Amino acid sequence: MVSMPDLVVQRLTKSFPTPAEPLVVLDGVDLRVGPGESLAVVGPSGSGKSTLLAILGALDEPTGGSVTLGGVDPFTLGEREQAAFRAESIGFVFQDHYLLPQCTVLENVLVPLLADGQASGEDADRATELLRRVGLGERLTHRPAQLSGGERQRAAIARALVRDPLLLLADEPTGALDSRNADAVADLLLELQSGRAGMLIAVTHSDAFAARMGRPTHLLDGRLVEGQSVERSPS
Ligand SMILES: Nc1ncnc2c1ncn2[C@@H]1O[C@H](COP(=O)(O)OP(=O)(O)OP(=O)(O)O)[C@@H](O)[C@H]1O
Repeated sequence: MVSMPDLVVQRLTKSFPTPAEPLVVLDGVDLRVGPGESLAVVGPSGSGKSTLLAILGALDEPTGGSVTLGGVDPFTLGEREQAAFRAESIGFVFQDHYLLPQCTVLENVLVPLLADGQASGEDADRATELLRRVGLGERLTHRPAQLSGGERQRAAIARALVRDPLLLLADEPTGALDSRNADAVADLLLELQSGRAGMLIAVTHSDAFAARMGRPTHLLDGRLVEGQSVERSPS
């Protein structure tokens, strides 16, 4: 029997209109990712890494090709169904934490659970346990402004994982941190991922972080190439 990977991307293209000819950013990306796998995407600035992640997260539509996550193509869904699918199946961590400043750390982590109505006591227990695992067990009632940059990013990771999404997408998760905090956040992401059945795809400029992920890939000329390093043309 052929096993069905949980993320399947086929001949994905994305171009943006410009006054001259369209800017082709993704030019036939093929990718299969299975349960529990973690994949890093590196590539030069402007190569389309964030564009790819936005499409995988159903935040932006492809120009052509297909994406299925757990057998579902989110771009065939209506707006409400797509939003519900995204809330349930996809977690996001960005370079900026996007925590709500007026809410406590615990409330921020509970936000994704509110899509299903009021958060239950069980939800609060799960959020608290996750915050403990990311080292913020003593910071539950702090506001984001009272946390360090590394702590805010750890809270954002807990928020992204609170629904144990099928796909966790991280766009430069360590990009805004100093090297010590960046290493700690990378360690944490990999540690949390190691116990998960869901997939992790992280965009990073850090070759060291990429090398520690299960599958390093490079985005080059609109395509995804597997492997830790690729031939660079001499400058
Ligand atoms: N909404 C948009 N409209 C027009 N062009 C866009 C849009 N979004 C991205 N682009 C262009 O697409 C290209 C790829 O951008 P993208 O942000 O995906 O690159 P990246 O690899 O993530 O870059 P970086 O490493 O600098 O963050 C860039 O040339 C960018 O200017």
